[in-house]
Amino acid sequence: MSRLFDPFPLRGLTLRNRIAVSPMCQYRAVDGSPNAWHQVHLGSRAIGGAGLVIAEASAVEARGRISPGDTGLYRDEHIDAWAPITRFIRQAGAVPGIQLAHAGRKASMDLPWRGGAALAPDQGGWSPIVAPSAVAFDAAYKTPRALTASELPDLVASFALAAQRALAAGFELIELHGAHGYLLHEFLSPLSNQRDDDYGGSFDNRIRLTLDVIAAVRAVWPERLPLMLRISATDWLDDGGWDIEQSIELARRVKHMGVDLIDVSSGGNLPKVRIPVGPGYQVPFAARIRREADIATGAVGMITEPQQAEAIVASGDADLVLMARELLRDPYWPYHAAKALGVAMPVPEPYQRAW
Ligand SMILES: NC(=O)C1=CN(Cc2ccccc2)CCC1
Repeated sequence: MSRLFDPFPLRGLTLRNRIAVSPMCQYRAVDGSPNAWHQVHLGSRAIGGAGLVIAEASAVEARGRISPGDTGLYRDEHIDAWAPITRFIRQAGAVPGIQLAHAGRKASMDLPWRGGAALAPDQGGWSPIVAPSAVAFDAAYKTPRALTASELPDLVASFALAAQRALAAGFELIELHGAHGYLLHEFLSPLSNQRDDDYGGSFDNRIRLTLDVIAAVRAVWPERLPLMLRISATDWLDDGGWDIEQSIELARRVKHMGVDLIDVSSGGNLPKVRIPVGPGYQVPFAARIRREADIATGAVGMITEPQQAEAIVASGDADLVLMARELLRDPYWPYHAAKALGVAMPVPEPYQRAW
């Protein structure tokens, strides 16, 4: 028997297996609208057998994009652009999800293959770049403007409005982006959050914005649809940064607020920290959160082999495995994994002759 190919009940949905396409920025959007690239990129991975296909980090406001190529749900016209994509994913048997994001102090950057440098407004970028505090990510990034407490309700409302657009676009799962050094993570971590108001200092104050966003999104997101939260479990700093203990406590808090699964990544908030990257290097964090906060978790990070993915789920380290680059290399990885694990997995009729 394979645990990786067990169905996964999540609120009113059932994922056909434990394999998820991790949100991966494509930098191919124009003014936030997805296009044929996203249709084929995401559609082919739905055909490829993943149970959940999560569309890339999509900005809840224009200035919250990482780059000019980011998708968004900050305008109503984005709804019609996403609709054929979610329909196709669902018709292919996968659940269509989307990651709602705000890049915070990492916004307004050039495309990675164009160097990824900070973009000035006259180079296609924008300003202001906003963050919890006026602290740049590093010397190559612009110094952001600290958001005032009075601006935060509108920011929280932008997440809720984007969630309503996501529903209208046909998405059935939302993941909130609280990782990788973007806005919510910037509020969580004392390295980037140096505020002295109710949103900075203590743990309770630093998680406040994330909890506000969760409450606002859950209030508009249907009861029967799942809500996930991606976090960076640690800033990888021995002391002083965000760490796994705080992540476990955050997971305990959000479990009672209608978050169904914690998607456990790491890093992104410190430019030069050494991260022990390797196969499944973040799985131990997902395992600790799953056991100590008693909430479903997703494991992500250098998961490439069928037996590796199977062991993560079978051992109870995580409920879901999210794959990124391996699924860029091979959209049909789930079929190969099913064969390797001796599982009979249905293949779309037009493709059956090949398998
Ligand atoms: N939208 C994202 O979350 C992105 C994550 N990246 C990898 C990454 C992993 C871990 C920490 C930082 C960046 C690349 C850029 C886009």
